[in-house]
Amino acid sequence: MREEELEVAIKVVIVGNGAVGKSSMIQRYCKGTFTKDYKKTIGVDFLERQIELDGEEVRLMLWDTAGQEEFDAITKAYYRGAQACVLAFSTTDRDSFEAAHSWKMKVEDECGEIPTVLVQNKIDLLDQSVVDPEEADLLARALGCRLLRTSVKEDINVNAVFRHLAACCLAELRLQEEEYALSGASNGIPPLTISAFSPSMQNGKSHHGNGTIILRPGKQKSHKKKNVLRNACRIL
Ligand SMILES: Nc1nc2c(ncn2[C@@H]2O[C@H](COP(=O)(O)OP(=O)(O)OP(=O)(O)O)[C@@H](O)[C@H]2O)c(=O)[nH]1
Repeated sequence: MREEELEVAIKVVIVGNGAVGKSSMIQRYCKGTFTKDYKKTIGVDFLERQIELDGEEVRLMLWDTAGQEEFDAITKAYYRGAQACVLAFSTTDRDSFEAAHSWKMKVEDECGEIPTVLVQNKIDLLDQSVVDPEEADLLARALGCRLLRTSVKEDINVNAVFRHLAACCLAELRLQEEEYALSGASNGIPPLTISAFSPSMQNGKSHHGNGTIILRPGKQKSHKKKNVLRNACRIL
């Protein structure tokens, strides 16, 4: 397989309290649609979108997790292998803002520190806001991540959220590639990587599937790029 045929795939988890707009955000980003109906997510859901960034094809695999606590045990298992995170709260829901820190901890427990963006959604409802702008800025600083204010309804800043995360992951990947190159690519034996792959990838083909995580060994491709993959963006 040639280098130009390789693709960077990034697993992104979207977390935050119920009804902050996580499913809506993924639907908006992947399908360009918005509905004002609320249907709580049961467990997890999955959508994906391919984008081009810095001349690189990037596939974003977006895992929408339920915000309701009753699903905690299920959703945590799906955090594993995530390389980036959207931490969402709602402009009109104080509890969701106060819960952001604990959501970050839950993700960190499973994934370690990964590129994360704090998202204040529903800014079309600023007149009903229960969070001061300065408080949100402070929280972002305390959590060490960028704050983006979005309205999924009005399609404001949604693209920016995912482009920012993809850019962070690509930068990390390039750094690893450089380190790998500098290390002299020592023994020539690729490490075996066990990866949480997209549920839509089965038998090497893309299926829009049933939400099952497929665990399988990293592919043994005859290209050195595969060796840089650990807990960073994967090249499939
Ligand atoms: N006004 C406004 N409403 C929004 C926005 N984004 C989402 N909503 C509404 O908020 C409600 C909840 O949205 P969901 O996307 O289902 O929320 P969720 O975070 O996925 O909820 P769970 O599945 O329970 O975790 C729905 O009625 C959406 O239409 C927004 O930017 N502005």
